[in-house]
Amino acid sequence: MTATPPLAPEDVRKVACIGAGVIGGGWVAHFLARGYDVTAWDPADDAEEKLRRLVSAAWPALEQMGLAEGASQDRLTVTPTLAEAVADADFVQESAPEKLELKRSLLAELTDATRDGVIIASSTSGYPMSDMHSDGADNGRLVVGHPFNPPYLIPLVEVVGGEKTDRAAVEWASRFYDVAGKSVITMDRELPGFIANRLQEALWREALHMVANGEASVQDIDDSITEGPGLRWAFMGPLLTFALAGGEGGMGHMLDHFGPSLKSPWTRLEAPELTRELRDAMVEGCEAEAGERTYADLVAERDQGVINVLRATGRLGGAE
Ligand SMILES: NC(=O)C1=CN([C@@H]2O[C@H](COP(=O)(O)OP(=O)(O)OC[C@H]3O[C@@H](n4cnc5c(N)ncnc54)[C@H](O)[C@@H]3O)[C@@H](O)[C@H]2O)C=CC1
Ligand SMILES: C[N+](C)(C)CC(=O)CC(=O)[O-]
Repeated sequence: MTATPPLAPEDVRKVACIGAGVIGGGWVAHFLARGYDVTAWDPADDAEEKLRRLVSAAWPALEQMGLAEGASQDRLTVTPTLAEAVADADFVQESAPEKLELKRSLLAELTDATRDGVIIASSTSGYPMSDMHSDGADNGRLVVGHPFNPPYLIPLVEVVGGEKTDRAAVEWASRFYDVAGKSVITMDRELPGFIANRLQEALWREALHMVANGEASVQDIDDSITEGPGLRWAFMGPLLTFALAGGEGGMGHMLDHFGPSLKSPWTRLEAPELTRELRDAMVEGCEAEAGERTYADLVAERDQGVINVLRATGRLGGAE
């Protein structure tokens, strides 16, 4: 079926968030801060309490970023059923657990429970949309809208459709996210992991190999990024920064000079076995790195760090 959303992206007022954990809750905070009415549904017994706690912890950061006119935490309604959450929604963001079968049946249920044409986006971290389509669902209006944690601060969202998604639905979703204050990359084809997670996964695999082999500690690996390339990546991507590594000769000289080293055995991109030992080493390393800081302390530290970077790089007003 052709997706014909009832409203233009600019006219959306009501957003429904299905699944209200780390990411669903982050989306709720983002949409509230942008002045939308938000309904949320999550089957967990303590979901509402956790969600309201997440939103109120995020609010100081959102106030610093600048709230939209009329934005208020009071515009959040947590409903007892999925059907009530989405009945009047102009847009739906699904953020349920990363389990393929669950996503497939939930997305199909959402196409039944929403008004005709309403666009439904999945926050999936890596499933191609085509794998989440199902027989009998109104697949034309299902898209991936992959956010980054926390969605209320990190601007990027990757948008891509599947084989049965209407191109118009992808375009509508991209425009909607843009209006809602996100920075959008619209992909014209499916790629497992999309763009950013494909890159992050390469880094992640190498880090796991180094921890598994006792070659570097969790702390050293994190410092190697925050004290090194991470400082550049906040404002200039890894490719352009590497072009500068070629001096005035740019990427051409960089490739002629360092290209052959790509064949050297620096990487072991095959994923390591996630053994209990490796799991424990990662957990212990992160706990040691966190020290006395609680989860809430780390969230506040991260949020302030992102705001500082956005401000320092002129993306929040104020700094050049
Ligand atoms: N955690 C992260 O850094 C990121 C996660 N994502 C994606 O966001 C989605 C959600 O992940 P998280 O928020 O991290 O997980 P989470 O575990 O924090 O939250 C999942 C929530 O879904 C709820 N839930 C369980 N069954 C459900 C159902 N049938 N329908 C609706 N909700 C249900 C749970 O009660 C829980 O509150 C996943 O698809 C994940 O890949 C995307 C970007 C980043
Ligand atoms: C860990 N993760 C793969 C779920 C992360 C993401 O999908 C994006 C992010 O926030 O880095």
